[in-house]
Amino acid sequence: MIKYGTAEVNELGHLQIGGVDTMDLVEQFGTPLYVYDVGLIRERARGFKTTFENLGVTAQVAYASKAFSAIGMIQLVAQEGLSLDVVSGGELYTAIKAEFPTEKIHFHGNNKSKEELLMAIQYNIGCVVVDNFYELELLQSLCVEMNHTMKILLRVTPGIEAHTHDYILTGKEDSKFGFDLNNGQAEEALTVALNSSHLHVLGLHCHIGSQIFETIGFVLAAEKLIKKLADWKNQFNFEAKVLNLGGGFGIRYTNEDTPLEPEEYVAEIIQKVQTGVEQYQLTMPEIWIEPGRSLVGDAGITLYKTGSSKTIPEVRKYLAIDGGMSDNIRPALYDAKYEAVLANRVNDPVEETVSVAGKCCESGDMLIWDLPLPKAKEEDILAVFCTGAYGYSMANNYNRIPRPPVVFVENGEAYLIIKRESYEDIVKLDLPLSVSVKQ
Ligand SMILES: Cc1ncc(COP(=O)(O)O)c(C=O)c1O
Ligand SMILES: N[C@@H](CCCC[NH3+])C(=O)O
Repeated sequence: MIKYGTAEVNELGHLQIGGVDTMDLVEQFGTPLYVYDVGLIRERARGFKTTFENLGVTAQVAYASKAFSAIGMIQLVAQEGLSLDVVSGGELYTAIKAEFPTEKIHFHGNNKSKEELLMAIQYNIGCVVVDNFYELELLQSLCVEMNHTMKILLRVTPGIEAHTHDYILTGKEDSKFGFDLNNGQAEEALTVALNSSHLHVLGLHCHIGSQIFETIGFVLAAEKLIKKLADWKNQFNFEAKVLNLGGGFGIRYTNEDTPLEPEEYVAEIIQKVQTGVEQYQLTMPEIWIEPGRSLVGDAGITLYKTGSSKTIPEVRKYLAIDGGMSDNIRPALYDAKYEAVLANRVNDPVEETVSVAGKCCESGDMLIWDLPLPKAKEEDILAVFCTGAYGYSMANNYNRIPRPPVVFVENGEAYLIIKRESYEDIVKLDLPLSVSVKQ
């Protein structure tokens, strides 16, 4: 079994996380169950922060809460002294409920509504990452109305294609996000922003994609942005205080993935920025980054109970679990790959290859194809690794399946941070038919 954080096999042959036997978790909280290794999240957060500190660079490490947002999670982020990236009114509301320091919140999104921008103003958040001309005008007029000055970053698309799944490319030119860095749009946006009475431009933002394993994309992006800042110093006498290079640092889901340590990405980015700053004689900006997946991804494990199976001779054996695309849509959406073990008998020898099927009424609801496992019986516990990012946050109620709870484990203790949804929760927004149809 691959070693993630505090995950280990105990003397009973059970998977244990944060010093807690997963069989005890199953008994106490049921399945499916999302489990987070809090120690590993802390380690990752500190890794990013200390890299900046050790290199003497002023920085903000903002957790991209789209990866997993919940009040308990945001409170953990606050404990670790990170900033926070939110991308909707709902994520902002969660942060407010968690009493997260609002001056450390950055608000993203390519179509923020008037209500969302008003919320940002009302809570006096640290910065809005402006994505387009519509938002630039809307935010300026709302700030005038509310007599508020908002700090902003301009999100630009530097035209870089990161090597990752096509659906999660965001930094390339043909993207719905941001101002184009190469065709004059970014200059136009800067001009509008600099002439706005109630917007204060801190600098530039870009995000080149997600689940990236190489530093080259980040380095190229940093190079392009610094060059642009050098041009803007001459052209507009504008000096950026902040350079935000987004998130996207890759993690290991399977053997096919070869990520660097988070610190390595950061060190290379900083080096590139420092070189550019010296070359163009700029003031060193603060460096902001927005890791999501790399902070929580491998800290999450999902526990499922095995149920029915179907063998098609000479073809394959399907083994069904009590969850699926409703709690992890990534295999169906991105063809994402995962590894898994039987958590109740990790050391048992591998006896067969099974394909793990979800329980949704959808042939594409397959969690893992061709997984080597001991012969699974009914009610074995399957632990799927690395489900901490974009698992719960993309969970849904397809087939009206309630969303599983989330438990945090640390130092031998386990506690719920999100309760299991009930059938009552599922119908709570439904209203009865009020008009009788005459036949
Ligand atoms: C603007 C922005 N910042 C940060 C992130 C976080 O990315 P990741 O979870 O890959 O670190 C994303 C998602 O890709 C994003 O769109
Ligand atoms: N949700 C995606 C990543 C999208 C990142 C958001 N910009 C995933 O599961 O990998």
